[in-house]
Amino acid sequence: MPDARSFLEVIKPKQTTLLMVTCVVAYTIALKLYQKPFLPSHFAATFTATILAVAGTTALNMWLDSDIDALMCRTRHRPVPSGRLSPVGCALYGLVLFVAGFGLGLLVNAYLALVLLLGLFFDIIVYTIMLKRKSPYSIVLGGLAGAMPCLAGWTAAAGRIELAGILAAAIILLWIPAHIWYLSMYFEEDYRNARIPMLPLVVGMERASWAIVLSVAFMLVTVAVLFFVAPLSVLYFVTSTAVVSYFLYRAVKFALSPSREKAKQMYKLASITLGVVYLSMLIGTISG
Ligand code: HEM
Ligand SMILES: CC(C)=CCC/C(C)=C/CC/C(C)=C/COP(=O)(O)OP(=O)(O)O
Repeated sequence: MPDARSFLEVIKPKQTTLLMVTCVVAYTIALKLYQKPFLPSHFAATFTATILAVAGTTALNMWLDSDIDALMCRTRHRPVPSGRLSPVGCALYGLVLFVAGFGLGLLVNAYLALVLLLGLFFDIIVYTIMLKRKSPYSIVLGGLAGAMPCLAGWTAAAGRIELAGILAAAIILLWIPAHIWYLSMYFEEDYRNARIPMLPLVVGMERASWAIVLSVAFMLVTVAVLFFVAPLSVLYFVTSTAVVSYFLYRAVKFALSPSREKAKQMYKLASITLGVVYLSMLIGTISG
C-alpha cells in the first residue's frame, strides 16, 4: 500500500504552492478591478477546483514521465520510478483529482472550467506528450500551462478576461525560461541521459543564458505595464520592478560567465523573484 507521502510527492507541493499563489493573487486583483465583493464560499470553490486540477495534472505528468524520471538523479527517487506508487495508481489518482477539480470548476463558472482544461491540455498533451522529449523549445508552448492557474483565478472572479489578466499571466510565461533552463544547465548530465533536449543542451549554456536575459527583460517591461492597467499601488510598482531589475542584472552577469554551479543559484533566485512579484501584487491590491 503506498504511503501518504507518495501521494503528496507526486503533486510537487512546492511547485503547486507557487502556482496557487498566482491563482489567489489574480483572483484578488480581478475582484478589486471589477469592484466585486469577496464571497468566502466562491473563493473556496475556486481555490479548491484549481488546486485539485493542478495537483491532478501534475500527478498525470509524473505517471507519463516515470520512464525518464528513472534515468535522472534528480527524479529517480520519485514515487513511481522508485516503485512506491504504481503507474496505474498514479494515473488514477491524477485523473480523479483533475475530474473533481474540473467538476467543481463548472459549478463556479464555465470560464474557470475551460481554463482548467486548457491547463491540462498544455501540460499533458502539448508539453509532456508532444514536445518535452522532442523540442528544445518545449517550455515555450508548454509554459502556457504554467500561466493557467493565474487565468483560472482571474476568470473565476471576473467572469471574463482582459488586458490586465493577460499581462499577469504573461509575467509567468516570461519567467518560465529562467525557471527551467537554469535548472537544466545544472542537471545537464541528467537531461542528457534522459535524452530531453532542453535548449541549453542544444545551443549551449551561453546562448541559452542570453535567451533567458531577453525573456527576463520582457518580464520587467510587463510587470511595469501591469501597474498602469490594474488597480495596484506604487508599492507593487517599486517592489516588482526592483526585484525583476535585480534578477535581470544577475541574469546578464551569469550570461557573461555561465557555470553549472551558478545555474542552481539562478534557479532558486528565479522562484524567489516570481514569489516576491506576486506577493507585491497582493499587498499592492489589498493596500491600494
Ligand atoms: C512549462 C512550465 C514548467 C515546467 C516545465 C516546470 C518544471 C519544473 C521542474 C523540472 C522543477 C524541479 C522539480 C524537482 O526537482 O523536484 C520545478 C520546480 C518548481 N516549479 Fe516549476 N515548472 C513549470 C512551471 C512552473 C510555474 C508556472 C511555477 C510557478 C508559478 C513553478 C513553480 C515551481 C516551484 C516553486 C518549484 C520548486 C522550486 C524549488 O525547489 O526551489 N513552475 N518546476
Ligand atoms: C490549471 C492547470 C491544470 C494548470 C497546470 C499547471 C502546471 C501543473 C504547470 C506545471 C507545468 C509543467 C509542465 C511542469 C512539469 O515539468 P517537468 O515534467 O519538466 O518537471 P519534472 O522534470 O520535475 O518532472
